[in-house]
Amino acid sequence: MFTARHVFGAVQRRSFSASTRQASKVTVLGAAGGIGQPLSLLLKLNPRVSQLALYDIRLAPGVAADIGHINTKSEVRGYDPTPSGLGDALRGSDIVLIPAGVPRKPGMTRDDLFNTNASIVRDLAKAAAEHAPEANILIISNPVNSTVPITAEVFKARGVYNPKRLFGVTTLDVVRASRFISQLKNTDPANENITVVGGHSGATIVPLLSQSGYSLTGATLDEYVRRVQFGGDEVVQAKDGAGSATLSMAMAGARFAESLLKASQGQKNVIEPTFVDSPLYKDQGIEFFASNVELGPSGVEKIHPIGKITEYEQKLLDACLADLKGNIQKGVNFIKEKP
Ligand SMILES: NC(=O)c1ccc[n+]([C@@H]2O[C@H](COP(=O)([O-])OP(=O)(O)OC[C@H]3O[C@@H](n4cnc5c(N)ncnc54)[C@H](O)[C@@H]3O)[C@@H](O)[C@H]2O)c1
Ligand SMILES: O=C(O)C[C@H](O)C(=O)O
Repeated sequence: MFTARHVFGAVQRRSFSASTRQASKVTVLGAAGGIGQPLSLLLKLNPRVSQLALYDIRLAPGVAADIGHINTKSEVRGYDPTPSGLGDALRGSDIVLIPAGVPRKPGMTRDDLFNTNASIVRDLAKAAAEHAPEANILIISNPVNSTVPITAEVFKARGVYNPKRLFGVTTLDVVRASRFISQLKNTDPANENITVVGGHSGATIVPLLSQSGYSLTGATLDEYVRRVQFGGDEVVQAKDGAGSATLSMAMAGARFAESLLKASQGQKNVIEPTFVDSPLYKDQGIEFFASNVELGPSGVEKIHPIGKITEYEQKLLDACLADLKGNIQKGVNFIKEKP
């Protein structure tokens, strides 16, 4: 049987048994999509969630009716695709997850989604800035390297930007990096936690294997890094035109939301990799960067530095920074041109 126990693993299993929980409203924008539906399902299984608000331009009330029959305590509500429906879905929310937008088809890069998804994320960010300015905003819609800066600019324009509460969800890169190393080394992937930094597309995804004590070399290392950087393409090709990763992404998004809830409910040492407003490369004009981040009741508690890396990893990082700068600027320019 599929239960919260299977989804969240041993650590969370212990914390789930506590009898009291703070009320937490979680909103999913894009809840009827390939990611939105399984993500909403996993959130319904999470006892830390007390209210689940589902919004989409189609089918959200239907998904909510279905998920709402699951015998866990949280209240689930689906909202109509109207401005007031969106406002009601957002009002009072602690966490807003945004997987709204189109996915890739074979042959496309994530940046090819920019023209469609930039305006979808901009408009949802406007609504979030108005109705849930203090919520944690978790951006899943691609290209994450640009949609996160877009969201920041929207919040800044309305005077409600809090850099500690905006997150690009890069958890799937770490999930993949951990799974792929376990396949090479025949270890338990649940015990692997490979550091991945940078951004969320191709060369901007930088796994730092050396920090987990691994020293792959030659073609094995090249192939491993390539698989982590292009894991998304593996799924896009296998789905053959029907979309990109949805189920693994739902798991990764639910994991990140769970970590934020644990941290906001007082648990210490909750660390997740995420793409945030970061001081690490600001001197090079790079405002956002993914690295391990300690989460707390106010969102970002502490951004961990990169630490010691190998010469090989430094080269990957240099390539990442060059791409990332352009991706971020593209998002900022979009809001300047189409506020
Ligand atoms: N960050 C990551 O690691 C990661 C991983 C996988 C996918 N993604 C991205 O997530 C996005 C969604 O992927 P998917 O497979 O779920 O796509 P999908 O097409 O299956 O679902 C997207 C949903 O968004 C809804 N939507 C569109 N415009 C909307 C709006 N204005 N307001 C509310 N809802 C709206 C659609 O109706 C649809 O239900 C894509 O951009 C994809 O590239 C990111
Ligand atoms: O690859 C994609 O387009 C979706 C997502 O970003 C992923 O990493 O799976």
